[in-house]
Amino acid sequence: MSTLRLAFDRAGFRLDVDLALPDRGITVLFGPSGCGKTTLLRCVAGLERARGRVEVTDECWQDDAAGTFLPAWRRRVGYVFQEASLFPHLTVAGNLAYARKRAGHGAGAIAHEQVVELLGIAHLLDRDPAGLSGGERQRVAIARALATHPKLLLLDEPLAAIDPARRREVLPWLENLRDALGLPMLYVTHSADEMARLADTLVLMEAGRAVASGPLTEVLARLDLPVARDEEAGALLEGTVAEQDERWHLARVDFGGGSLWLSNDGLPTGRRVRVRVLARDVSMALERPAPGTASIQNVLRCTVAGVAPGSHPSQVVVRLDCGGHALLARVTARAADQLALAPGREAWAQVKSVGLVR
Ligand SMILES: Nc1ncnc2c1ncn2[C@@H]1O[C@H](COP(=O)(O)OP(=O)(O)OP(=O)(O)O)[C@@H](O)[C@H]1O
Repeated sequence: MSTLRLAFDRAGFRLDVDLALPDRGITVLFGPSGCGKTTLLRCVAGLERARGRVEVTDECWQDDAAGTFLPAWRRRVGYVFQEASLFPHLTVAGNLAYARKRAGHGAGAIAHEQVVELLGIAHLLDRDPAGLSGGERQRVAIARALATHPKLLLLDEPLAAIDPARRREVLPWLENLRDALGLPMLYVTHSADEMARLADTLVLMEAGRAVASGPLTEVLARLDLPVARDEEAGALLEGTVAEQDERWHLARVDFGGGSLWLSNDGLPTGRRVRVRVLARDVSMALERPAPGTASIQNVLRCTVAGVAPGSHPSQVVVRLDCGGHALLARVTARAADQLALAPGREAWAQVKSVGLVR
């Protein structure tokens, strides 16, 4: 576990967070502009003098109670910004060598070859930064941050300056890193797509505070948060491709609480996938439609776990428990009343559409 207990004041703004984050995986910081995401990263890196305590895996970087405050240069943190600031007079290899030299050869260094391979930049090593595409530049910037053998990687909207059409190309490289290195990453983004695809842990921030934090699937399915009333509200499910229907170009994903069919563009059987089910694509029924009587292909047995107001008085958002997995459904308040949807009620969720996240 890492502990980030930080308070920081500047004119008109106060950051006040107390987070316990897992040592593995990607923690996404998500929230509106100005809520303090960058400030939080800067405090963790020691670039701002916040009050509190920062403990990253087994290292204590700050503990006011003990009078400990490691300056930024002594914190083993890799920082990747929106715009990669590579040295223009050095090649890609030169940039990486410079970072390695500055970091020295401490314990836990990630091998240069491994970083180059994980980010797919071997063919770029002799190039000058000026000739790289935005995505390539960011991959090099991440490699450079890793060359300092950090305990924690901070990424502040690393894809925001890349042409939107090409952002998705960088995501698999980030997933490679997450899976291969087990290095904790704190990742700031405004993009719901990036969040859904990358986050293991989600921290929702608002006005300097963390209003929710926890495993991504749990936070997204909470009814007490504004995200549940968002137009794009929905649950994420992780499962395994279990069957292909080649005739109809569909794949079946089993997720423990049941299975869902989705459009198949070549997903191999056995692949672990993450799918998104938007609340607006889920309707409710008290009985299972007889086979061949409804167009909906995905029908799941579930129990109502909670009901909360929607974004309009005519609507409610229903949280469903589906074999221990959460789903959200957005239905009219009248339908919820007619079906007596209340905690404990057994029902069927009819899922109109399932989106593949990864
Ligand atoms: N150098 C600075 N001087 C004064 N105020 C600042 C400075 N940097 C940020 N702020 C203010 O501190 C608050 C938090 O800013 P911060 O950049 O941390 O938010 P953010 O969530 O990262 O925003 P964004 O998503 O737009 O990058 C905002 O009110 C911002 O205007």
